[in-house]
Amino acid sequence: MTRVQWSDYDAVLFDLDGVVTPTAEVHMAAWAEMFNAFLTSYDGAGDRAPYTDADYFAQVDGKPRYEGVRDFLTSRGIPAPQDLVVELGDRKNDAFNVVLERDGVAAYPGSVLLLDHLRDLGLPLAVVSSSANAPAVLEAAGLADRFRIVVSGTVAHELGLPGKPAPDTFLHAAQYLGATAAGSVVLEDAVSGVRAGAEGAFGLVVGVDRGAGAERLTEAGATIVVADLAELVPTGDAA
Ligand SMILES: O=P(O)(O)OC[C@H]1O[C@@H](O)[C@H](O)[C@@H](O)[C@@H]1O
Repeated sequence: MTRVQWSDYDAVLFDLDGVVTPTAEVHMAAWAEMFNAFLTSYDGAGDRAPYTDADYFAQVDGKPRYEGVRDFLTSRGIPAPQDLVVELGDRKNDAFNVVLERDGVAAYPGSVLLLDHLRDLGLPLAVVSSSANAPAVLEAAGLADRFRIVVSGTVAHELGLPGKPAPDTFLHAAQYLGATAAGSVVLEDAVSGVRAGAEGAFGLVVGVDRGAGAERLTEAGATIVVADLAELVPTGDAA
């Protein structure tokens, strides 16, 4: 039994990293490598304890790159001047791209099942990602032709749209697809992204638990939480 009646909706808006592709893990590893190298050599004010996955989920996950850097440093009481924020964010981006080029990307099989199902239904789809690397990740995964619009971190910056947890990037995608917020589904694995979906009053906000925790996603405003997008495909299709 599927948990979503897809014919009730006019558009579906996917976060990318951790929802369509397992690249949230690549981002996580790159952030950990960069922040721990920084904390080891840093001897100024603030809490210099090692950076952990808990820091990622609370401060960095789903947010635009430099906002993640700023929010993490601030959470530790470490001063965050813009030049340091940019330097650390760029270092993390280099680490991310090394892994992307070396290992490539294979989408989650359950996510591909859902994409196939939604294509059969003819629903227009968007990717709404804080990442400037979203187009490259989609290309690497062979899924670039599945989405009518990709609202990446770069697009948001160019249009002056505030990033998640603000709902503006999702609202922009829905409008582009000719749908209202109430008529659109948001799929998100990050607390910041689920907050954006709830804040924008989208018709359905699906939390995808890849480590943030079902409880935290529900608290942030997820209507339902799944562990894999295959759960959203009618059983006949997923079999
Ligand atoms: O640094 P990028 O590739 O522009 O990505 C920004 C953010 O994009 C989000 O999709 C990821 O969840 C974050 O981990 C990442 O930091």
